[in-house]
Amino acid sequence: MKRLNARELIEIVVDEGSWRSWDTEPVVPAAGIDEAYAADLARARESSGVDEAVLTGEGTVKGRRVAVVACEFKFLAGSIGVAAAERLVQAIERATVEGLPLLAGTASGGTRMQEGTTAFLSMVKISAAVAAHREAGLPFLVYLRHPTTGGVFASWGSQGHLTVAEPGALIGFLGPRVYEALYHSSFPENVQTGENLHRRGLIDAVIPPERIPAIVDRALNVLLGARELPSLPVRPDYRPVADQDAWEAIQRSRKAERPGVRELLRHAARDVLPLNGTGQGEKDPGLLLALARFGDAPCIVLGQDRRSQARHHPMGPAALREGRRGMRLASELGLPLVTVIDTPGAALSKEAEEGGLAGEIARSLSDLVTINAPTVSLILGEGSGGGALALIPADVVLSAENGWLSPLPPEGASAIVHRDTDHAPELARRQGVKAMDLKDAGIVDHIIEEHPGGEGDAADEPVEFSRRVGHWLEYEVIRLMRQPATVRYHGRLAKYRRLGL
Ligand SMILES: CC(C)(COP(=O)(O)OP(=O)(O)OC[C@H]1O[C@@H](n2cnc3c(N)ncnc32)[C@H](O)[C@@H]1OP(=O)(O)O)[C@@H](O)C(=O)NCCC(=O)NCCSC(=O)CC(=O)O
Repeated sequence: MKRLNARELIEIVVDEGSWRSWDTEPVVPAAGIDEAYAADLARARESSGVDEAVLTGEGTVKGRRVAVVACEFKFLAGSIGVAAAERLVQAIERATVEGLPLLAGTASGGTRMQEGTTAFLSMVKISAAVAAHREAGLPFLVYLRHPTTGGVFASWGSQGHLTVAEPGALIGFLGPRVYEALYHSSFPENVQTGENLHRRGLIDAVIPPERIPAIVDRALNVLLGARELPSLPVRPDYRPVADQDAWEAIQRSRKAERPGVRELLRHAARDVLPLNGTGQGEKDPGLLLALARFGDAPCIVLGQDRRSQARHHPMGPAALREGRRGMRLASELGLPLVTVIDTPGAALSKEAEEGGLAGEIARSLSDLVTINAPTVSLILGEGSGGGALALIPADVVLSAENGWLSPLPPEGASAIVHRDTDHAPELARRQGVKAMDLKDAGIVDHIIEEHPGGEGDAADEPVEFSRRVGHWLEYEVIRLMRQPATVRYHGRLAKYRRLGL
């Protein structure tokens, strides 16, 4: 496969004719440049056609201004010495000052060997500059290219809000050449690849360069969404729903054909961009983490995926760690967070216990209730146990008409009280689990009708129902975005402090 050099990559990513280089003459390291290194540099310039191992500048992607930093592998393997680091840091700092999202394309042998430890330590200032950029609420998107190794992978290559890799790219901490020389055997195959990192929940996707502009556009439509306040849409029609039997609602919520978070995104959202895993080596298909917009409302969606839980296994602690990745993203970028509750319960297993399920629920609760971002939670179907509770705390809680929330499945409650599961319907009625009871208790703010005017439920009108829910989400998210952050924050804490009193 032909690999693009840095300029070719930039040409593919930015709009035609929009590129403006920010590069100036490379600095000379204080330690100086000896003859041998000077000859290496001269050869590298000659063979690569560029003056250092990174190029920086700005352009537009689908009309939106962005800053770009990209490694040129042909220049001493894209290795980072003092001059390359200085160029990178200056570009990152300029992007921060100018409020530009930053795109990075890596391809590197890591620290420049000719410059040794000083070059090695320059990864610190690059990481610091990226951290400051993120702290300013600005997106940082990373494209890991072939090959990305060493200190580049271990600093700015791993600091993205969103990270994707080039197909077939070698991406690893220690380069295979070094491993072979040190350990006299070759590194196991198919480990240091973008595809494997994706399987392991370390990166979000593997995509070819041609798709980068579309992905960047979609990501930035959401990630920059909090910077412009959308106008408030018309409030959805609200018709009070009739009270109904709790056990009936539970049975309806369990119908196989009931729409879940995937249908909600398909029918009611745009710019949907799924993220993959925790970014730290775990993934759990029971939870879907995505960037999306409902109408004009940008948000991070954390949704319990009913079909994945049924097909694979119940949600474990990794799902909640993935959820907390979404929470961090929301609070860092000031983006609204929408959580979707639809779970028959979290995993009950050795692995879940040893993976810290209870602790993850606790951390999820405390992160969510104190998060500095507008939050809406939606009880879409089943809401069973701590796995459901972990995603509930929010400024506004919506429930589908047949949504419910209970400390554990009603069958479990029956087992505790009656030592059998036969009393589940009775327990469900007594425990106040159904939407109307949740509203009366102040846990739910609005109930969203299912199959208005008919006998059926959401399963009988998946598209219309999803759109109705999407309309409510858009309205509530934008309403919350328009409130001062302190009003939201204190209101949320006060609501839960008052509960039950
Ligand atoms: C990146 C690679 C997989 C690329 O392999 P390829 O076969 O495509 O290319 P190659 O090895 O021929 O490299 C191309 C040219 O770049 C040079 N080259 C490679 N890496 C370099 C580096 N870091 N500094 C200076 N020059 C470097 C090679 O000597 C070669 O020069 P010529 O053409 O003249 O022969 C391999 O080079 C590799 O394994 N490099 C080591 C990666 C690594 O472990 N880095 C850690 C560094 S320490 C670090 O970064 C700090 C940390 O780990 O935290």
